[in-house]
Amino acid sequence: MSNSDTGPAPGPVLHIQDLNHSVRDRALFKDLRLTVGAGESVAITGPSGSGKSTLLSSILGLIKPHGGSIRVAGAEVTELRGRRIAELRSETIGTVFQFGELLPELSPLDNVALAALLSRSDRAGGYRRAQELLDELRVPRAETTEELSGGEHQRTAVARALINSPELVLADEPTGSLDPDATARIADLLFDLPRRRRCALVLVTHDVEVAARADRVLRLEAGQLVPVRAREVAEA
Ligand SMILES: Nc1ncnc2c1ncn2[C@@H]1O[C@H](COP(=O)(O)OP(=O)(O)OP(=O)(O)O)[C@@H](O)[C@H]1O
Repeated sequence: MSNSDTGPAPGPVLHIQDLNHSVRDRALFKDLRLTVGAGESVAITGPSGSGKSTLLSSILGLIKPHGGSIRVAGAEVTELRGRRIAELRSETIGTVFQFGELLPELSPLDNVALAALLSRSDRAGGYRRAQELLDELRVPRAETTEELSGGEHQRTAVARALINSPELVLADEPTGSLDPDATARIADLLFDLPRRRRCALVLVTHDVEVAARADRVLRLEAGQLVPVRAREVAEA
């Protein structure tokens, strides 16, 4: 769990061991393993229905896998309950999904500041940091997020993911609803995060050009994460 008093926990940010999970008698994960360190990016590809989103949900503690261990910043996600898993999600993990999952009737500023306030930040400090992040990510001021372009919307989602300085950022098809220009800009932004903020990034995508920008590309097949070589990414 994030701990601003003592700094990040030693060891990998994400450490998954022997993960097993089945859906409707189909094994999605078979002794799956994954280790991601601070400052590292990993792209996960794989056929539709192979379990990529389920893997992210498991890391977030939204799904309880049938077996195995998932440690985020040293905390065993599979054993956390109630308030403790909510705290881990809000303080240690930032998420960016395909449609940003913002509250459409709120302004970009309110959307981002809300994530800080839910993590017990003081109101003035939360709003100040939210505006700084939105300025840094060049999101224009707006009454509601419905007024934003697709790219601006996703940059707001990235700002919201970053507001609590997470150690781990999970992105699920973050460019899936964007045109090629906006895709390239959001990919720039996301792959810059591990370098600039020393967080770990795990990004699920079908876009081979986006995936190829990660430090490592892994393909979820037959229940395990298999390394993909650079040439295979380009040819996929
Ligand atoms: N809540 C659920 N109840 C039952 N089955 C589910 C549930 N969520 C997902 N599944 C099934 O689990 C399998 C994996 O789904 P998941 O969404 O993780 O795949 P994915 O690799 O992310 O697919 P895509 O690339 O299409 O998004 C699918 O067969 C799906 O139908």
